[in-house]
Parts: sequence; C-alpha cells; structure tokens
Amino acid sequence: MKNRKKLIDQVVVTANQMREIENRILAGGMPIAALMEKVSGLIARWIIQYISNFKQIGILVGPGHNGGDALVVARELYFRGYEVKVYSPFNKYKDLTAQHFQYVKSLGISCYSDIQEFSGCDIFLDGIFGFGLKTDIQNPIASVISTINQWFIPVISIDIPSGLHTDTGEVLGTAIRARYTLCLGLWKLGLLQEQALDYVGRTELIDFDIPEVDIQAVLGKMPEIQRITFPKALSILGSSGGIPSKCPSFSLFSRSLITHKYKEGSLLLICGSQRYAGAAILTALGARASGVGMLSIAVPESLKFLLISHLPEAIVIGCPETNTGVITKLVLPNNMDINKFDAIACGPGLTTEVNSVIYQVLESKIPLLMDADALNILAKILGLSLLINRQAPSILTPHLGEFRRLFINISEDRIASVQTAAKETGAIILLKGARTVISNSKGKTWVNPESTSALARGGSGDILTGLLGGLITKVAYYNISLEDMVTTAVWWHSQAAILAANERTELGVDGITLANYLTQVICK
Ligand SMILES: NC(=O)C1=CN([C@@H]2O[C@H](COP(=O)(O)OP(=O)(O)OC[C@H]3O[C@@H](n4cnc5c(N)ncnc54)[C@H](OP(=O)(O)O)[C@@H]3O)[C@@H](O)[C@H]2O)[C@@H](O)CC1
Ligand SMILES: Nc1ncnc2c1ncn2[C@@H]1O[C@H](COP(=O)(O)OP(=O)(O)O)[C@@H](O)[C@H]1O
Ligand SMILES: [K+]
Repeated sequence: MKNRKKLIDQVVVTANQMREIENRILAGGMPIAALMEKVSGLIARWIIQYISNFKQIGILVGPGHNGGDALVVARELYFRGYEVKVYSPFNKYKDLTAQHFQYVKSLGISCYSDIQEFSGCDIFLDGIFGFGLKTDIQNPIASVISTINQWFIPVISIDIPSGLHTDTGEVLGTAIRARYTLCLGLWKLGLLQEQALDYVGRTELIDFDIPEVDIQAVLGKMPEIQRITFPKALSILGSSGGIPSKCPSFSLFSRSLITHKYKEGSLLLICGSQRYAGAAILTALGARASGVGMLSIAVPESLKFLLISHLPEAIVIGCPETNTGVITKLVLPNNMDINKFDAIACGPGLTTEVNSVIYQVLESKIPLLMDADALNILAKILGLSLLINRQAPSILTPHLGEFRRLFINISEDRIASVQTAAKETGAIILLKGARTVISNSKGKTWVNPESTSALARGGSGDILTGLLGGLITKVAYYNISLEDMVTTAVWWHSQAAILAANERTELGVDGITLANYLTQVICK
C-alpha cells in the first residue's frame, strides 16, 4: 500500500497516456459508469470534508465525462442537503453525461444556461472540460469563464481547470482560475507546467485505485516523467523515517564513524568578480550546507580575504584578475591537477568578460556544474560542442533567460524543451523556476512540484549551485546516482525556502537566511 502511494505520487501522465490507461481499465471489465460513480463519490466526499461551510454551489457542466463527473457530484451534494444549481449551455452531451443530466433534472435540481443566475453562489465546481479539451474554447463558454473569473468566487476544478491544455498547461483561449484542482487518478503533466500555475490553485490527487499493472503497462516500470517527492528525497538523504537509504550502513545525514574529509567530497567552486562578490559568498554558503568535506573556492585575488572572512574553513584560491576584477585564469596551488577534485561548480558572478576559465574546466574529466555566467559564456562565446564532447558528466542549471540563450528553440511545452536540450547535449539540464524541471540525456525527467515564490530574488540560485556542487562530490562514496543527487538538491533547496517563508514570510528569505535554513529544514 505504501509502495502504491509512492508510485502514484511520482507518476505524471499526458492526456494520451491517461486515455490508454482508462481504456485498459474499461477493457478489463470495469464499467465506465461505475468508474464515474467512484471518482465522483470521492470528489463529493472531499468537498464535504474540506469545504463544508458553503450554502450554494454552482456546478459547471460540459458535454463530456468531465461534465458527467460534475453531475454525479451535483446529485450527491443535493442528497446531502446542499443547495445545488447546474449551469450548462450545451446542446449535445456524451451518452453517460446526458443520462446523468436527465436524472439531475428529474430530481428538481435547478438547471440554467444563463451564467448570471449564479452570481450569488459561494463556490463553483468546474466540470466543463477535462483532458478531452482539444482546441481553443469559443464563445459563449469563453465569456462565461471570464465572467466566473471576474467574480472571484472560489472554484474547484475537476481533473484540470477547464481551458488548460492537459500536457503543456497552455491556456486554450481562456481558462478557469481555480482555487483547488482535484486531479483524478494520476497527475496530469499540464498541472506541473509553469504556465499553468496561475490557474491551478492548490492541487490534490484523487486516487481512485488505478491498478499498478495498468500504469506500468502504459508507462513502463520507471515512468519517463516523475514528480520529485518527499519520501524519495528523504530516502536519498538518509533521514528516512523508516525508508531505507541506498547506503546500507550510513547516509548523508548519518555518516560513517570512520569517514574522513576527502571521502565526504572535495569541491572546487569558481565564482565571483569584483562586481559580483556576493555571488561567491552565497555559492560558498550553499556548498557549506551540503556538508562537503573539502571546499576550495577560486575567486579573483582581490576577493580572497573577503571569502576567508566568511568561510574560514574553505581553501580560498586567489586567481589572477583583470583590472576590473574578473578572473583571467585558474591557477591551482602547487600546480595541482584539477581532476583531483571530485567535482567543479562554476559560474555565479563571473561576468562574461573573460572565458579562459570556462574553457579550462570544460576540459576537465570530473563532473562539472555550470551556472549563470558559465552558461552565458557557453552560449555567447564557446558554443555547445565543447560541452557535448566532454569526457565526464555535465550539469547545466539555467534559469529561463539563460536557457533561451543556450537553446533557442524553447516550445510552449517547457518540460519537452528541457528533454530535447538534455538529449542534444548529453548533459543533465536543470531549468530553474517555480516548477524546476530536470532531464537527463535519455529523456528521464523530474519536476519539483512544490516550492515558494520567496525564492524569486537574486542569490537564491547561487545557493542552489553551491548546494548541488557539494552534493555531487559525494555520488561515488554514497553510491547515489547523479540524477538522484540533482533532484534531491532541488527538493532540499525549495523545502528550506518553504520553511523559511513560513517562519519569516516570503519577504524574509534572503540568500544567507536560505543557506541557514538548509540545515534547519532537515532537522525538522
Ligand atoms: N480517465 C479516467 O480514468 C477517468 C476520467 N473521467 C473524467 O473524464 C474526463 C475526460 O472526459 P472526456 O474524454 O469525455 O473529455 P472532456 O474533458 O469531458 O471533454 C470532452 C468533450 O468536450 C468537447 N470538446 C472538446 N474540445 C472542445 C472545445 N474546444 N469546445 C467545445 N467542446 C469541446 C468534446 O466534443 P467532441 O470533440 O468529442 O465532439 C467532448 O464532448 C476526465 O477529465 C475526467 O473528468 C472520470 O469520469 C472517470 C475516470
Ligand atoms: N516563483 C518562483 N517560485 C519558486 N521558486 C522560484 C521562483 N522563482 C525563482 N525560483 C527559484 O529561485 C532560484 C533562482 O535562481 P536564479 O534565477 O539563478 O537566481 P540568482 O542567479 O539571482 O541566484 C531557482 O532555484 C528557482 O527555481
Ligand atoms: K475541469
């Protein structure tokens, strides 16, 4: 049962995949009407449990099975004593929906085709369109949706807010701005797309017992796109509350008694310039929170003592610099071989004035994380071929602007764009944002479903670069895949921000605070 919940929480489907899964259930003998009863019963129960203090509910009914679901909920709420009104202006319905409509009318539930009758409702249930919406919504439904959005009456959407594309999250003409979305069975891809976020509100999964064998028959054992979930991330970090860690005897949070600093990872950070000195400090603080064993930070010589004063434990490497305070060349102490580090993270605050450092690190044979100006240099000057030809794993962590500079072709489907970029470059691509997307060269993809807009401020990304840089130094020792480390870092970073925002408001999550909460959040 626990495993089923884990699977259901992780899985993400497209409309076509959901349709295929539904067809398998029906082919197995489950009557469609029974499925609709089951789903709608769960929706009605959810509404009664969580939104009990409403008097009048407006039920918006479309022509397909999304509308059928809504009608069954209308009937159930009517029998539970709620005041129910149905809105539906269509003249053609799927058979099952038409039957439910007939029964609802026969019960005496008021049905209207003029939306103005509904201005006094306390709440709406949106069953206009689900995953069957194909083209842009036209009038009169388009203007009805605008009217409902303007009323600011809370709306609960069934499956997906009507008007959103199930896969891309695109608005097809217009869309309901829901307060809650009750996603049915399995998470729809569109709900994780950034462009959908202003419409979906709080999301809940209504699990109606889709058999695991049907999920796996359509999606395979390891679905291509997954949500990053709490138990998965915790199991990787090892603070698992009973979920076994990948390391049998010790974990990131429970170190071996005989470990030592070199086993806990050796990271080289290359960051900062006179203009962007703070970026170096924040990146280093992110790395510190990862528990990395040895932290070396290459900065322009003139910043060396600033860094030492913030991170006395780090080895700070002062590099030759231009007269504007930009690193010209990476010079390691005692001609040390760069490949002696376990990983390199570079980019924050470097500027694009000089590119030889980036050229140097691209030639290394160890895992390389590139962020910020390292990406800009790659996009503007060096080109992607150096990346493609690298002999060790690369991780790119662009925000949308940097992503566009690197990969001109970004489509409406953000997730698909990241998958294409990862396949083309062979790198792990991590596109930052409200719903950070990570993809590897085989197309395996993860989306972070929970974050906070408290992170939308300068410096948050630097902390992530340091944290992730620190974690990837540990992949070999802890026998954790690079992808698992990357997804865990993203999860950890956003969970720290969520805790910080809860305790200090969304305005109180500056970079240094965020770095401090990285440790606090895992102590909770
Ligand atoms: N999968 C499951 O396991 C379960 C699924 N369930 C539920 O079924 C829902 C999917 O139902 P669905 O397939 O009937 O599609 P739905 O979203 O109601 O809309 C299709 C209708 O809209 C029409 N239409 C389309 N575009 C249009 C436009 N632009 N403007 C105007 N009309 C347009 C289209 O017309 P057509 O193009 O076919 O002529 C058709 O009549 C799903 O979201 C969930 O709620 C549960 O009941 C049980 C478990
Ligand atoms: N609206 C948002 N909601 C959640 N997370 C966000 C939001 N905006 C930005 N973030 C996160 O904040 C970080 C910002 O990184 P970045 O844009 O590189 O900033 P900087 O370079 O200034 O540090 C990323 O981890 C990103 O996912
Ligand atoms: K809907």
